[in-house]
This record gives sequence, structure tokens and C-alpha cells, in this order.
Amino acid sequence: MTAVDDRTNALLEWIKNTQDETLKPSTHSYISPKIEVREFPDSGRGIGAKESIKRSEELLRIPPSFLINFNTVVCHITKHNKNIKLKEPHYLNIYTPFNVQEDKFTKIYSKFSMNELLELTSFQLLSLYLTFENQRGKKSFWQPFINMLPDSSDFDLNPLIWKVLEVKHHDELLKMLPTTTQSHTDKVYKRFIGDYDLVKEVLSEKLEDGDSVHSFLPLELFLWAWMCINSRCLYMTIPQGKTNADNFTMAPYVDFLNHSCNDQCSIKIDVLGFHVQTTSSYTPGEQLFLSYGPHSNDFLLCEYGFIIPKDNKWNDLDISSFIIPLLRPRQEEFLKENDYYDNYTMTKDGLSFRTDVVLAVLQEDYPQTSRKLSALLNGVSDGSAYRSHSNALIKEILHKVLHESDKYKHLEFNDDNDELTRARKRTIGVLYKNRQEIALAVLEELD
Ligand SMILES: C[S@@+](CC[C@H](N)C(=O)[O-])C[C@H]1O[C@@H](n2cnc3c(N)ncnc32)[C@H](O)[C@@H]1O
Repeated sequence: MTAVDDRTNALLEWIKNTQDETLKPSTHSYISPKIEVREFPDSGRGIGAKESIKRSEELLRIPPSFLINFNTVVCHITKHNKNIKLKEPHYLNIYTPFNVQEDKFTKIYSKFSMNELLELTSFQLLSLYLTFENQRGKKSFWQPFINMLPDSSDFDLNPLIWKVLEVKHHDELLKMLPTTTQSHTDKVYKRFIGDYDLVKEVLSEKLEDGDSVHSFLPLELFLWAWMCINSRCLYMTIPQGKTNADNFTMAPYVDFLNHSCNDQCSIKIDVLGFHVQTTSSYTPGEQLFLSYGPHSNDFLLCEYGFIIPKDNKWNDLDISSFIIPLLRPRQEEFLKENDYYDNYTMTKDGLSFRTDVVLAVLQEDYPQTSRKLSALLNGVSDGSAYRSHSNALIKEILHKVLHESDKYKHLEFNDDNDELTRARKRTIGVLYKNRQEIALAVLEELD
């Protein structure tokens, strides 16, 4: 098998970081000679084993200077502002090239104060930076990495893209999504638009007369950058991280690992950088995977733009949209006060505790004063006193879920003339099939 193309070789050359002889070998990357980047059916580029690989073998080590995160971006941007001297230890081991080429984008970088940079979230700063660096082309230090990032078309299945770019039939497609996926899409949309609006505002203060925000920050390019980050970021503690959502990094080469529900590689971070190790053995030709987390298809679609069509063990069925309208004000208030409002799910193995709780609350006129309910919440009782009514209500809801799934699951086999619409509808059909599978398994258990 051959590597994907010349761009992979350019990335490898760059990532080895041997061009600067002043750097110690320990700051160079390590890429196991036993792996390669290849094209895999249904998941795009991924990492494959060229030869046998044992369990617990080191596969990759990417030094801090080659990771795109809040720290490295601050180092690169502030290089253009002579008034800023970075002294904190977390900036000192970041390599930036001695000679940098100036252009209209670096002119904007030079106008950022340290406080302004620190006020941005990682998502905002990195989206702005990637949008600029992409346009800087060869002048960018990161060009070999940026060249290997996916095309916008890789995100075609992601409902955020349908909504932001108003793709063909977007209204119809969005309405066909299960309600849980619709509300997840709305949340992702809010995050995206919030970031775009804020970055545009910050940028507009730095432009000169005649410059337009849109020419520096076109919506499509910002969306591409934002989606690259959302679908390729890896958790890493960042010293200035304000929230958990800020603690991430992009890591070249590591980001070729596709997702599987089962862990097959583990990641570790230390002063030498980002490490990947195997947690199982591989035979030549096999694809290596990383688990992105315990994510349902709904989550994978809204955040990454793909689903696992068969046997995603993390799929769940969210019935909040059926339950919430049944709540009376006192019940809703009680659930909010106790942090049990919304997110009522079940898996093939049964109901989540939150769902048990809301079903019990629905049976209480005065939940605030019910001893039976507080015994359930405190783990003193198993809630059997509520079971018979809970089961009846759940059955009723699951029959509604089945009815809804029957209406849409045929979309998995739709033959829309337009290839993209066909693929999008197929994905929606699978989401309904997943819901049906869980509903049937739980109903069988109840009967
Ligand atoms: C971190 S990247 C992995 C490398 C990617 N395949 C590429 O070509 O650049 C994550 C993206 O890969 C794709 N992907 C990862 N795991 C997948 C899987 N199990 N099935 C289908 N697509 C997958 C999705 O497009 C996802 O947004």
C-alpha cells in the first residue's frame, strides 16, 4: 500500500523538525516506521500498520512546538508585536522560526495586545488563526499541517454545515432530524455563531479604512477552521484554559487516527509532547484506531460529521422531548433545583437513573415534600413503588418513538437524485433505526 500522497511526505519532513540544527534531538518528533497514512473506505484517511505492532509500543511523539493550541498560537502571534515579551515558562520551550514573512495578516497580529489574546477562548483564537494562516499559504509556518487538514466537503454530513451554509433542502433535512439531534444542532450552531460574531467584532477594531471583515474572515473559511478544530482537537491541559472546553490541542499526524468505540491506542502528554501508544497488537494492513470517547451517533454526527452505521455501543435514546411537556410547574421546579431537569435517556440495557427520577417525579403532586422520592434520590430505595406507573408511561412513550421511527427509517434506503442529499437522508434514516433498536430492546425487557 502507498501513502496518501506527497503532502504526507511534506508533513513528515516538517514534523521531524530537523531543519533547525540548534534544536536538540529530544525536541524532534517520533513517527514509528511501522505505520503509514492511508485512505480507508468510509472513514477517509487513517493510520494503518505496515508491519506487526505489539501492544504498548510507542507510535508517535509530537513535540509541543508542533501542536496548535492556545500557547503555541500566542507565541506565533506575539512574535509580530515587539511590545510583548513572553516570560512564562509554558511559552519558553515553543519554537518559532527566526525569520517570519510579513503580510496583511501579520499586520493584524501585531495589533493584538496580550490581554486581548487572553480574553479569547481557545476556539475563537484558533479559528481566527487557522483562517488567517490558511490564507497566508506558503508564508505560514504551519503550511504542511494545514495542507493535510480535510476539505470542507469532509463535513458535508454535519447538520451545522446544512444550517450555516443553507445547503440544498436544508430546511427539510433539519426538520427530519430526530428532535434530540435538532436540539444538539442548535447548540452547536449557537457556539459557532457566537465565536464567529465575537471574532469579527475583535477583528473589525484592527482593520484599516477600506478593509472588510469578510475579506479577512470569510464565513466558509471560518466554518472550515472551526470544524477542523471541533473534529480534530484532543484534550490537553492549557495553562490559561478558562474552562474545560479551552483545554485542547491539535496534533499533526495524531489527527489521522479514526474513531472506534473500543480503545486501541492511548494518549499521554508530557514535556516532550503528545505521545500515542498502542493498547492492543496489530497485524500488517490493519487500521489503528483511537476512541474519541463514549459518543452516540447523534453526538458524532453533530460534532464530527460522521456516524457508526452498525453497532455503536454508545448509542442512547433521548426521550426528553416526550417527557418535558408532561411536567407540571412544581415538578419542573423540583427537577431544576435538584439538577435532574432534561437529558432523559435510555440504552438497550435500560433507563438511566435520571429517567427513573423524572418518571417518579411525574407521579408526585408535591415532589418537594415526598419521602418516597427523597428515598429514591438518596439511594435508600430502588424506586419499586413507582415502577408500575413508570413502566406504563415508558411503554406509551416508546410506542410513539416506534411510530416516529417507522415514518423516517426508510430514509436509510432513499434514492434521492442528488448524491449529497441522498447521503444526508441516509444518515438521518440510520439515526431513526438506532432509536427503534433501543426502543424495541427496552420494550422487550418491560414485557
Ligand atoms: C481526527 S479526524 C481522522 C482523520 C480523517 N479521517 C481524515 O481524513 O483526515 C476525524 C474525522 O475522521 C472521520 N472519521 C473518524 N472516524 C471515523 C469512523 N469510524 N467512521 C467514519 N468516519 C470517521 C470523520 O470525518 C471525522 O470528523
